[in-house]
Amino acid sequence: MMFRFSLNSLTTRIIILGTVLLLVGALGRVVFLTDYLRKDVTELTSAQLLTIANYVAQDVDRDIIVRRDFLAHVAKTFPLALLGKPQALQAWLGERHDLNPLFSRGLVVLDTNGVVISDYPALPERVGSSASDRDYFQQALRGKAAIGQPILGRAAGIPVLPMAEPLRDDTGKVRAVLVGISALQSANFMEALYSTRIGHSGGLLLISPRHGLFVGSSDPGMILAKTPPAGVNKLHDLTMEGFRGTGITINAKGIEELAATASVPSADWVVVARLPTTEAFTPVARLRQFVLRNTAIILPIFVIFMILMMRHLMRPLMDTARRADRMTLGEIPLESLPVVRKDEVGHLTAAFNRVLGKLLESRAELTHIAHHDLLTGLPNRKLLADRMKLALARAQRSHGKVAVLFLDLDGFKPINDRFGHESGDLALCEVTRRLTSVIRREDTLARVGGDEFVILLSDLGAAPEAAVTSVANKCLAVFERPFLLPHQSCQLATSIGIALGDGDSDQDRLLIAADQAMYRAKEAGRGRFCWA
Ligand SMILES: Nc1nc2c(ncn2[C@@H]2O[C@H](COP(=O)(O)OP(=O)(O)OP(=O)(O)O)[C@@H](O)[C@H]2O)c(=O)[nH]1
Repeated sequence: MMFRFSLNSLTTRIIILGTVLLLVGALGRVVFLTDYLRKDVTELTSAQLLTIANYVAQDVDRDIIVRRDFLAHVAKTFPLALLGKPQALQAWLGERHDLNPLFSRGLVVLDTNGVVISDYPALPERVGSSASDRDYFQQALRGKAAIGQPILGRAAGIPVLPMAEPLRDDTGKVRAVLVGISALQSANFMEALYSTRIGHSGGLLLISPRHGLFVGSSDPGMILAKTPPAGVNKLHDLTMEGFRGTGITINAKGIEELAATASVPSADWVVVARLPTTEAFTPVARLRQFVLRNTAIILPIFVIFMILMMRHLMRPLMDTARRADRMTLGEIPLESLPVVRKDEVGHLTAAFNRVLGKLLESRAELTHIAHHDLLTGLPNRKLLADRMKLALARAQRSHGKVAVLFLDLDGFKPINDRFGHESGDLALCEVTRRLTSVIRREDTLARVGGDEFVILLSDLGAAPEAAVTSVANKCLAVFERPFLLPHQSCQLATSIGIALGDGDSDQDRLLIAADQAMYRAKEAGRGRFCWA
């Protein structure tokens, strides 16, 4: 059975339905799985980013606190008497710095006008320069320790973080300001910020919301750059307003990213850990590709499998339909089909066989009705003609004889008239029973008219006249006994015309001859037989 594409075919429809279901299932899996995994990956990655942000924030905080405490300790032990002795002051600073070199760009002492009076290590043109405009100086002059705005250092031209501590006399008056300067990208400062990697395209940012600056970044080009203005990056805006946590946002470059923020309390800074979603959701994209690629591979295999399976399942059905077609065209006889399987097709075939059985029964019944007399059940004129044809053919082969006895009842009409039609019917049935008893099984008794019967005697051997005469006499004899009808009994007789023929005889002529002989018997006085 070849597969032909036709929308009217059950096979095609089932294959289309299966294919659509497979595609819908695959797309559903892609959509729901992607959504589900995106949420999962978002949660997991956000948690990881938050952990990294917290870790880096703590590292930065620790570095700031260590430097702040060191500066406070140095300030506490600062000998004010050295303020007028620059060289001795520089040596004193050098001892402290060498002992604990936390500030990579050194220690500096400013007078109350903000002018550098000593530094260690000594940098060209640092002594004598003024820092009076710097926020850390202003704040230290007011008596408070300060973490200044990260700036591009005047001396070396690199990004630095200045931290200041007021130097007071016994009365508490600020006499000078001690400043520690750290290069933002020095080896022992904020190491976690620069050594931590987040995927291939992610990174870390250290922001000073107060100054609107990037203090540190995995991308060195961003250090000391201004943070984006409000409205560009929603999560950044929230972070600047104090939000700490995780979120998904579009950054200033238009890239969607997952981000987590953590505070650096000592400096009032924020660490941001971020990862573009294209990288974070790589497993999701790969899974989606995997499902789609798999579907593309499975689909043709599925269609081929469905075609083969449907061919296998539908074969008995198609065979049944084909054989039924041939039966209706008359190419093969009407007969039961084999029930191959015990499935729906087998059920249908069995049902078809039952319908066919009924049809054959009805046909046999119709054939019987068409060839028999309804009242007596005897062969009618049509079946008699068939039997005569066969008998004559046989006679021709065997050079034998056939005889036709044409019987017409005598005095039948009065029975009808006197006792009614039903009694007449009963009499006809009784005549049939009695005539049947006098002929051989292979002979034929037919009813050819109201009260007319024909007996066909075939395969008559030697002396056929004697045999026929014997039968005719027996026929006359069966009428000698009265016919018992309901509440009545009556007498009947018959007149018989006999025609004898052989293989060359014409069957119609034989019948006519017998019929005419029967009339002669009637004319001769009834209740007798005459030869044609
Ligand atoms: N009850 C019954 N009567 C039938 C049937 N067929 C025909 N007849 C009747 O049979 C009768 C036949 O007519 P006739 O042959 O003239 O009757 P008959 O009295 O035998 O006359 P003869 O042959 O001259 O002796 C008619 O009255 C028909 O109505 C039948 O099936 N049943």
